[in-house]
Amino acid sequence: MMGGEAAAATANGSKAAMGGKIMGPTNPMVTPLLTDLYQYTMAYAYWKAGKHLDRAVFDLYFRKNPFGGEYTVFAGLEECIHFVANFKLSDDEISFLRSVMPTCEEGFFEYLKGVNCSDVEVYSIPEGSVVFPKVPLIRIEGPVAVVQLLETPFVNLVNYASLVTTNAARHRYVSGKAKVLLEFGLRRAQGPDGGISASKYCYIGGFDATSNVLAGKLFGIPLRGTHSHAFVSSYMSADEIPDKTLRSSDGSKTCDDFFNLALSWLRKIQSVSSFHGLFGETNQSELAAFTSYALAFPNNFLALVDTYDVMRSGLPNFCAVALALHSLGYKASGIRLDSGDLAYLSIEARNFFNVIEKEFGVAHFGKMVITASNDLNEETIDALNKQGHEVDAFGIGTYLVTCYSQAALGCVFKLVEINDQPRIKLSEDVTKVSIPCKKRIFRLYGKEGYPLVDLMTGEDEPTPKEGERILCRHPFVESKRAYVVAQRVEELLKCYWPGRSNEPREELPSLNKIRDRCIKQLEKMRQDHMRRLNPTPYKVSVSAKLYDFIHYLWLNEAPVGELQ
Ligand SMILES: Nc1ncnc2c1ncn2[C@@H]1O[C@H](COP(=O)(O)OP(=O)(O)OP(=O)(O)O)[C@@H](O)[C@H]1O
Ligand SMILES: O=P(O)(O)OC[C@H]1O[C@H](OP(=O)(O)OP(=O)(O)O)[C@H](O)[C@@H]1O
Ligand SMILES: O=C(O)c1cccnc1
Ligand SMILES: [Mg+2]
Repeated sequence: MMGGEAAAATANGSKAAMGGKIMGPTNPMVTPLLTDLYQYTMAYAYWKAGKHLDRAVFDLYFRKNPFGGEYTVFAGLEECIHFVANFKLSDDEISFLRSVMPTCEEGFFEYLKGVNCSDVEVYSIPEGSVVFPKVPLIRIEGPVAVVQLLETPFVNLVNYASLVTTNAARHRYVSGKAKVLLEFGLRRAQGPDGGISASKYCYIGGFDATSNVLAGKLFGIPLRGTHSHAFVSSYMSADEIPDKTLRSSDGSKTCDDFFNLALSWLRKIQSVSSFHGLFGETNQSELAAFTSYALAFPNNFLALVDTYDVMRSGLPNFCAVALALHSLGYKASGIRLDSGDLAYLSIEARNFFNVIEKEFGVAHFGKMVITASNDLNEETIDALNKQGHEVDAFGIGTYLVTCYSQAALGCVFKLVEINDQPRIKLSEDVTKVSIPCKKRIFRLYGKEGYPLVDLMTGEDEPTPKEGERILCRHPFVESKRAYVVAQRVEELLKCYWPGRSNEPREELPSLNKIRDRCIKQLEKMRQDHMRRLNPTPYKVSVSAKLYDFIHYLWLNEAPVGELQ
């Protein structure tokens, strides 16, 4: 489903980032028709009224952080820029539009033929940044008819991307820095695009690798995999292994029957006194499967140990094969647990490995990697942490990629200015009132280095200065305001698509740079904003001048009621 050009991208540097022609979006379905019909009917009505070239400014933002948290990670920008850079309707697409809009004049379709985004400006917060409600993530300026057509695809490209990146970041936060996080969600994702997007954005959010092979090819994300139940249960006996010979890792000797060697190690394990009563005879078909797999991957032996019984069969069988490998100079990698009490089983497995290390003098055997999977999510990982566990790596699928605990982020795209006239969208619900004007956004950092507040100002206001007392006001609640003395001021919106302006265009960073930004920014957040239970809201504010203007426009636009 992916474009050939996209296949050339790597996690370290996309073609676009290297300064060539900007490639198209990853998914070739992202075309000018991937929008809502009303964007085209609005475009027609603007055109009919001679208003289509009016210069409009729209903000893309969300209103509430997802997952009950107080932060969001912004993602999806690269795909938006790839879309804008290649926006052009084909003759075939125009014919289709003509067929679904039969009452529209031909002149409109002639106009559409010439439409591209050379006159559109896109300013954005860098992808991978930590962001907050109400703050424009992207500001798009251009001919109103064209920018309307961009609304739906932009919101589509940012919504899930930011949601799943945030979900991944939350899973990283609860797991801790030291754990390996593997994204296993492809089979459960919402279709192929959901799967590919999940792999890309979970990597940005701090996952280490994915099982999704196509994502590895498209984006250069590290690929990882373990071992399946089907492979284990497909074996009935060692007779199914045609060639049981294995050469030692240095090539100096050959073992003629590796299954027998594993069996002899199993006997030795059975005779370890501290294992007495723990297990008797293990499942021999499982031992056959492990042996067979070790013969295929002697340098990388990892086994799924829960097919029959972790403690009575999987673990001793794994250790028997691992010890046989070690006796031939190889080093086994570890196990995966996919059912049962993962805290208890991981601790028991670690004890088992430590006993083997001591009994047989095999260095580092106790450090065997324990991977856990099975419907994991933030809550289960938090529970495991509280109980204590010995898991080194988590494989997470369903809850991660489907964003099970919150289905959508709710990004919106609102008109804030047209022909230099600020516009506002009113609502009974104050959280839904839009913040008018073409704005600049600043992040103000305190003396401890943490971000304190995001400040929106009008475009023509002076840039807030470090060391100065800056009045920051809640956009809608009069009593909420504070003076902030910023140690550092960072302007957040940068020019990613300059249209006809002379502003230099920001380069699109590689996936690894986006990921680094995300990880570093999350590390720099104050911990009370990050905690899972009742986190402290981060302050989003407007300048005193913008506050006054919002409320002036609000009063101006809201009709005065009449009581009789
Ligand atoms: N120690 C633990 N504390 C809290 N939750 C756990 C713990 N160990 C496992 N879990 C979670 O409990 C759930 C167990 O699910 P379930 O009972 O369906 O699986 P199972 O019976 O262990 O395995 P399966 O049905 O796949 O054979 C999973 O979501 C898993 O992540
Ligand atoms: O549990 P998730 O977070 O979605 O992670 C991916 C799951 O996919 C695989 O098995 P699958 O679920 O297909 O079968 P199983 O549950 O019977 O093991 C794997 O064994 C994991 O359990
Ligand atoms: O490699 C694995 O163990 C894996 C990959 C995807 C889904 N479940 C497991
Ligand atoms: Mg499962």
